[in-house]
Amino acid sequence: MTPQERINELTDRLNAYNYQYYQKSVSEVDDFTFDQLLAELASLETQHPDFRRPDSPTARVGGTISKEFTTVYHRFPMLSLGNTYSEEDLVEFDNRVRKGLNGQEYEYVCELKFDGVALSMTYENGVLVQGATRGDGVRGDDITNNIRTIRTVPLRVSGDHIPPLFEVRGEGFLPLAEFDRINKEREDIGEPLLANPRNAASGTFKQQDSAAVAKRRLDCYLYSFLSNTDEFQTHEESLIALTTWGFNVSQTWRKCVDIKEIMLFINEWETRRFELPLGTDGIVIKVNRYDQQRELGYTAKSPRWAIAFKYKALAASTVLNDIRYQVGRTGAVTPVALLTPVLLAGTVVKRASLHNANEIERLGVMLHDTVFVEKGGEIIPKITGVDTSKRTDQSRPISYPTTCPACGTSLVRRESEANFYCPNERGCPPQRQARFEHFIQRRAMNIESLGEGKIELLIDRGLVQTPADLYQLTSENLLGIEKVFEDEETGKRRVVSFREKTVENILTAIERSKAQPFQSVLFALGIRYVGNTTAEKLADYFGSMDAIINASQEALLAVPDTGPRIAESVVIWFADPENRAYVAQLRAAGLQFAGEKKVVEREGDTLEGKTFLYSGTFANFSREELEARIAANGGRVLSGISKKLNYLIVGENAGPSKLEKAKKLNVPMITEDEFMAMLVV
Ligand SMILES: NC(=O)c1ccc[n+]([C@@H]2O[C@H](COP(=O)([O-])OP(=O)(O)OC[C@H]3O[C@@H](n4cnc5c(N)ncnc54)[C@H](O)[C@@H]3O)[C@@H](O)[C@H]2O)c1
Ligand SMILES: [Zn+2]
Repeated sequence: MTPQERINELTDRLNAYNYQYYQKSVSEVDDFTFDQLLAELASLETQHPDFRRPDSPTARVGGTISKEFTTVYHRFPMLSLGNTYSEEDLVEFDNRVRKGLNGQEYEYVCELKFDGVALSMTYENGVLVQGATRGDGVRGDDITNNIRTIRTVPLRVSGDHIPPLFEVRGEGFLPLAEFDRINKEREDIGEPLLANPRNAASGTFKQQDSAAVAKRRLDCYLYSFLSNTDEFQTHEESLIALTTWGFNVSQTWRKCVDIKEIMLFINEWETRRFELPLGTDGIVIKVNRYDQQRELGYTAKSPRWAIAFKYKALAASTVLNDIRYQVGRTGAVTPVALLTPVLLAGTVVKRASLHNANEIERLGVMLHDTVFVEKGGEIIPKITGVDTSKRTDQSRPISYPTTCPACGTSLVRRESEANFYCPNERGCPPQRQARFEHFIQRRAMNIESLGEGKIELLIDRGLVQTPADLYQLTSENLLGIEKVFEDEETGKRRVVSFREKTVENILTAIERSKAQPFQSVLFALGIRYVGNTTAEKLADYFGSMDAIINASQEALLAVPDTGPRIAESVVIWFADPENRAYVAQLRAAGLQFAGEKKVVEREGDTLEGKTFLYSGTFANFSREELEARIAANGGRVLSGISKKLNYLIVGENAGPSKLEKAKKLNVPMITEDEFMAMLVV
């Protein structure tokens, strides 16, 4: 391949990776590989500047804007950071800084490099007025509503010396615990799992529905302050001020005077970073004084006064002794590698994830092989490769089981899924156990006092077959039963026993669960793809279990956000006679099978495309009724007066300021009677 061909190939490939990464929130290669390819391209371009393409990723910020959001221009460009993986490069960076500053004294601030999505927030008179993505560095997407869902981003700040207009920047991220919670929930209802916290955060910020965004508890650490006035002399001062103004600044930063101190910081955080609540992939080193930052300036892509030192994913090598196959709630069988214990990032690793059969094949791994284990942003380490040079005649091929390790049923592979499943949903012990755990969780029937081995014990004693049997339990059944559990790994014993107080608590919780709202009951059934949100939407739309049982696939498709996959799953579930019997048993137990129907039936379309706002009180409607009638006839209620508003409905005692504003903007004002006349065709 000629250098020109290689330049072309790398340019195309890296642009394609960037597109996947920034637009689709998918990593097609790991970051280290990406960075190596980019460095290769940069060096080829230096040797052969004539072949450098105008769309080269070496000179541009990787992202772009998307059509779904309003485009906003950044007051100050939002750039990338140069990066390095070695101490030598850092020394070189420091030399460049020293030269650039012509013998002035200087110092650095080191921060963790948070692995999420760059965000920019603009405040006017202390109020958050705009939140945007980095986009291509010059323009980004206006995602203000999504950013407003982050609880730690203040909507308003007050305090001394807050400039009237300023911008803060930070990294929006999904905390690891939240990432785990979401994936548990997705596993619970049979949704594919999110790949990693950074891509999950990026995908979440791009959603259109900010209510859905709010359900994922995103967070944001701030790391920079920008304004046109000289508020601060140094980056350090601004970090301190941001903290006192109530912004969320990670207190992990440190001032360092030279490379030696920087290296201490880097080495300290190489393992400590795993104690943090989010994924990090390195350290950012910034020149502290703003005047010196200005003096050093920028390249087209990044500041010359800062650099990112990236950690190579921490790896260790150890022996794969055995594989245990775990059966999850949905019956998915996942292989877990049992390893000779090895120290990695400060913790002893004994197990690693192997994902599925494809992964085992891809790695070509055999039993008793020496393997590489890595810890990335995720909590469970994974096997990333095999050291074939250490392969001995002890190595044995891995034969993936064809029957369920828990119940012996033949495994099946569903179309387009990488996992094998045990289809014995009701009889397979872990699946049955998981079905109970799903049923008792807080957002379902909320009988969490049954956790920690108690269900196992009830199943073990034959007291319950399905969760519906819980409603038949009496204190006579329960009092005095006990079981000793032994932890396979530690050998520790734990006794679960039903004493008087425990029994009383459990029975009260079971009784109380009968008052759980209909949507929780629907969620508790554990229908594939019917998570909490879907259950709520179905409950609101249909209002009762019977309406859902009798709903056709087409009827289900009319529910907001319900696609064919969910509709089909619901129909199949309710068609099953055993499920019907189960539902009947729950009905007999007295659970809530109906709720308030919150979706108005369409009355007509005379208000189609028109927007309304109202003020005051009305003779014929309550506020709720008025809003319902507007929606039922195709209109929309806006939250405030603007030029976009079509009508202001004026009632008794309407607010004078609203009337005045409507007058100023020439918004037509109508009476209650005029509104009612509009409803008649
Ligand atoms: N795997 C893939 O397919 C793929 C594709 C594209 C990019 N990438 C990765 O993304 C990198 C390029 O992304 P980039 O341009 O955003 O550069 P970057 O992520 O290396 O560095 C810039 C970003 O760091 C973030 N950051 C985190 N903590 C910070 C702090 N304390 N101070 C300042 N900034 C901080 C900011 O969001 C900033 O925009 C690549 O080097 C690669 O590792 C991977
Ligand atoms: Zn099974």
